[in-house]
Amino acid sequence: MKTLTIQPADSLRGDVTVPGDKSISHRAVMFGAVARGTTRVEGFLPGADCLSTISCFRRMGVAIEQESETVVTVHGRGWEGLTEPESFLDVGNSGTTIRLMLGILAGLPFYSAVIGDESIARRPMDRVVDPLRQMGAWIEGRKNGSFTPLGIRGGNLEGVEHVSPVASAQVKSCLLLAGLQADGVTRIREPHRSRDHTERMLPAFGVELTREEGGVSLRGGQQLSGRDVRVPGDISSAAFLIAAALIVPGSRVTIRNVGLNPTRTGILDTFREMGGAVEVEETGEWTGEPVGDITVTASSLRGVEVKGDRIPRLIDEIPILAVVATQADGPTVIRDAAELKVKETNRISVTAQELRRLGAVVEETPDGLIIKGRTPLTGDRCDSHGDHRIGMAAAVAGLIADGGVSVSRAGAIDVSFPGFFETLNRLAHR
Ligand SMILES: O=C(O)C1=C[C@@H](OP(=O)(O)O)[C@@H](O)[C@H](O)C1
Ligand SMILES: C=C(OP(=O)(O)O)C(=O)O
Repeated sequence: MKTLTIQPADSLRGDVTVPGDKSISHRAVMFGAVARGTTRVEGFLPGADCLSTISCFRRMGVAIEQESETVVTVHGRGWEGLTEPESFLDVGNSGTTIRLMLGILAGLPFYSAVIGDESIARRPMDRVVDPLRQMGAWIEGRKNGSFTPLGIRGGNLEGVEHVSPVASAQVKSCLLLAGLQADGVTRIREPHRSRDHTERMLPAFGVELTREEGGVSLRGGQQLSGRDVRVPGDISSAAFLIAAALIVPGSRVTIRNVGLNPTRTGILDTFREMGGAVEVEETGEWTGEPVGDITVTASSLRGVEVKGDRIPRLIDEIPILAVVATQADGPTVIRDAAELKVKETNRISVTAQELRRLGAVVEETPDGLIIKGRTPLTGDRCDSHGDHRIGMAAAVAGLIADGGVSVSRAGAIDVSFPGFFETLNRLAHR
């Protein structure tokens, strides 16, 4: 079990990049696997979650070469080229892998047994299992198929109209992937718009889809054609460095080539509303995704209320937002974020628990957090609970906590941001 210690910094200064976007890396490998022809992915995230995606598709007979850590070539075989895996498909810690992959498996005429780690075993799968069954897939599993381990046999799908009660890109993407293999039209509606990487990338692979008010639809029976994908830096990883630069006095940091998809930039809007000096320069578009450089200067901040359609636009950034909120004038209130309870951990209670160890005053509510502003943090031991984003949030708190913070189970950070500690320490002046 790895424990890493972060000592307070006088300032953060410099110019860095962050690893590739996790959502886009997963999709590039999966779409490449079911496409006809070759897909070369540049800027791939070599984090544990995306490596789980590669290993699952290799087990279904897809040849995937890793030229280097960040350059991956997928030799697609078309939908019909995937073969029955001889052993488990193990998704590790990755919710995106299991939910999107189930959408692919739902249309394929063979049996797969899908497992993951202890965290995955606690995360609800009925949100995809129920509509996939309605489309015609056979799925069984623990608690009537609501949790892993799951067994699935696909084939002969009918299109579906699905109104998702949660704004979830994993549900939407799963059903679009099943819908591509189904008879007729599949239509998905969601209460707020979730990240739209699937809607941007599928057309780049030759798929026709229609974006509609409140949702998206497509016709079944479409093939994908392989293509090259260039993956931007992950804004969810950049958020930890942006947060650190905002709260460590005297900091100025530039992060280059970060994905700026508007369904992901809620954290930038929120930091700006708090008074944060966050400048963005858009520099181009990579495979349909806007990309640019973000420059952050340490700022005096005020508390903010975050709710409604802002939540899906910063869902993975709420633990680090809570750390920043401890340094703002006035309270920060986060509502409508009950989804946080079913991430890698219950991020509402775990964020509150770990911040309280450092002296922060945090109240848990049924759908969010209330963080009392401007509280000096005192160093202590924190636990990632095996959740990458909790581990990184605790480490950033260490930059301003008297005596520093040691983070146990810090290995979890490799799920989305390999090299996180090295990057942070390169920026930190002490
Ligand atoms: O589709 C994706 O790549 C993701 C969607 C989000 O989950 P939900 O779809 O459960 O909201 C997000 O939290 C996750 O990190 C990645
Ligand atoms: C929730 C996350 O990922 P996933 O759902 O893919 O496990 C995350 O990266 O914060």
